[in-house]
Amino acid sequence: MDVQPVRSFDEIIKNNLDSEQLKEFNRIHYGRTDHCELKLQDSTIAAGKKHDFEVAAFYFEAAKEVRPPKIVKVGLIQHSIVLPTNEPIDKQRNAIFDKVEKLIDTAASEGVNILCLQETWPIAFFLCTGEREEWKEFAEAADHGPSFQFLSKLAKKYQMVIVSPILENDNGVWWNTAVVIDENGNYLGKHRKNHLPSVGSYSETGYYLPGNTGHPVFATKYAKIAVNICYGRHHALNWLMFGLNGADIVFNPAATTSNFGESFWGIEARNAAIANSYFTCSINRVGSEDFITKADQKKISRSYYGSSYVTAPNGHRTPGLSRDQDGLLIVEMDLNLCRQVKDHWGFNMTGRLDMYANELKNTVSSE
Ligand SMILES: NC(=O)NCCC(=O)O
Repeated sequence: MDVQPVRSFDEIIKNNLDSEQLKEFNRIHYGRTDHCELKLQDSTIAAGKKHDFEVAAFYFEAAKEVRPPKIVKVGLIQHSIVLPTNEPIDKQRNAIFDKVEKLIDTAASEGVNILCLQETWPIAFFLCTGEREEWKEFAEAADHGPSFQFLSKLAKKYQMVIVSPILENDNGVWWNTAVVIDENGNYLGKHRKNHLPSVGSYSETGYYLPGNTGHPVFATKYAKIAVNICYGRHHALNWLMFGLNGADIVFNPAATTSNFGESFWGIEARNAAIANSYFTCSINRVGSEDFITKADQKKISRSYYGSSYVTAPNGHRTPGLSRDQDGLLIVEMDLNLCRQVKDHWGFNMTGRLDMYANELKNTVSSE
């Protein structure tokens, strides 16, 4: 019997439980009630159909309290590449721009305030080929490269903060970088990936160095945000530092393939949201990418499994987008929930950071 490819974990659950069971599953496993789906405009549904992308929208509420609600709408985009990887690099990039523009237009029409794209979104992820020179045009300047210019216009047009994870070229030195563009289209800052994978077919250490930007939190118009790039999600202290530095929302743009840690995907960012009392937004690439290495004509193929999702600080999470289709996930959240969860569980009071600081210092000095 042929096993059908699985479109999403949530689809399996939905198709195999009756409505009462599904309600209980959502309550126990996701902390979700039936009432957290946001209604999409007809034009959004039509845009998704026309351009072949999925759109889903949810909200997370906070309790009423003395502070006014702090409502923010975030958008996560997962997308496949468009052209074969042997096409000229500027053509490949422009084709991705065309596709992503439609998704951003749709996000804007739904009132998204902060949008994040997947890891190295404007390029085919050639970092698995071991080749560099052949693909060097994909690397670009953080604050004036083609991606910045393209997104800056959209950010300004829609008063949207946009997080743009790219392959950065800084005077010939490459970094895996997330650029933050403010709602006026200006460059606000960047974060360079702290932890580089050297596992399985992931070997990025030959391309760039571990980031040198620490754990910046960007005070945008809408929220204090940070970016934990891909493999950094396996490091609990990476998540911790963004929280200690004041983030309300941490984005995790990723490029991670099927058959490789997929079972971690739904756990790590969700756990980080609970452990650090902030929202986490996980975005994975989607689709297949084939490369023929220039040196020895070897074929390298990769498939990414999408499944982007958002978790609130109380551990409640959205379903994932599909494993195989472009998609836009929209989530409205009340940032008051961060402080509410922290206070409710007494996380600040019971934290004991000084104890950890001492033990970490001793461990590091005895290494
Ligand atoms: N790009 C990247 O960091 N990939 C690592 C894959 C993973 O950690 O799942």
